[in-house]
Amino acid sequence: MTTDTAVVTAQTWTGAAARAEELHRAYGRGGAAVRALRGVSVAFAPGTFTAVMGPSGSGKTTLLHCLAGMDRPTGGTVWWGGTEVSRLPERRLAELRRSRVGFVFQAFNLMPAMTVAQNVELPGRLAGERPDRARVLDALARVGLAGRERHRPGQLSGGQQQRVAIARALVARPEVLFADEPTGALDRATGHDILDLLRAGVDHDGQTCVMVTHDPVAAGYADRVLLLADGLLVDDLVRPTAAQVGERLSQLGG
Ligand SMILES: Nc1ncnc2c1ncn2[C@@H]1O[C@H](COP(=O)(O)OP(=O)(O)OP(=O)(O)O)[C@@H](O)[C@H]1O
Repeated sequence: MTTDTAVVTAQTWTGAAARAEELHRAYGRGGAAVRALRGVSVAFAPGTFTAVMGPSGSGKTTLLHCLAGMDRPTGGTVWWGGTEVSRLPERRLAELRRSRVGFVFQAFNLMPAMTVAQNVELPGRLAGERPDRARVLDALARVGLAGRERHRPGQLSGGQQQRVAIARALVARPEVLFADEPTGALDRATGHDILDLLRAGVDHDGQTCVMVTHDPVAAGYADRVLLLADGLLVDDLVRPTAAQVGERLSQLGG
């Protein structure tokens, strides 16, 4: 695990797993435009776990989507390692996205008619690849679901479904895993199991993880907490306590 504060918070470090420079995202045009991001610069060191917090509407999901190549910034740049991805043609971006980043959603987003293994294989299949069974089984074992590959999502608990979604996000061995409120649909204990799993990926496999959360306790699993307000990065805290995060959030009206 990275313990050097300067490395955890590096802003322009060229070795960053992902970074954004002067990111802007406006929805709509003219006077009615919503400026969701208003110039956010941030870098994520490899093998670190970052929580993104802030009041509702502060731009957290927009930042995550822009960083993960799921939304296009209207200004600024996004880098995955040494590759600038914000201006790539859609097809090339989709190819790179599949191999270099993983994404986990609050609502799991699994296909109910498919088995667990088919869900994990799906991104590869959509890209025209033959499924690598060994890799799929390895990804499921890593999330604690060995032996469940023939089950359907409806036969699993919420926590197990989120584990399938994490296996799907990790099967291509991406450099960065993005998670948007991954515990938001789970009870507290199950949520903590998922956070333990994300933390273990960072500590044991050197995974880089960036997670949006509203929960200061969940943010306590991260090495670093970014705070957004009104489309701007307003704080960058290294290993704050849940109480410090809660206090800062309430100052921001979150
Ligand atoms: N597709 C869109 N079209 C128009 N406005 C949008 C769109 N997506 C987001 N916004 C606006 O951009 C701003 C930031 O939204 P975003 O979802 O990033 O915030 P958030 O911090 O993730 O909020 P929450 O905590 O409520 O999920 C909000 O004002 C939102 O209404």
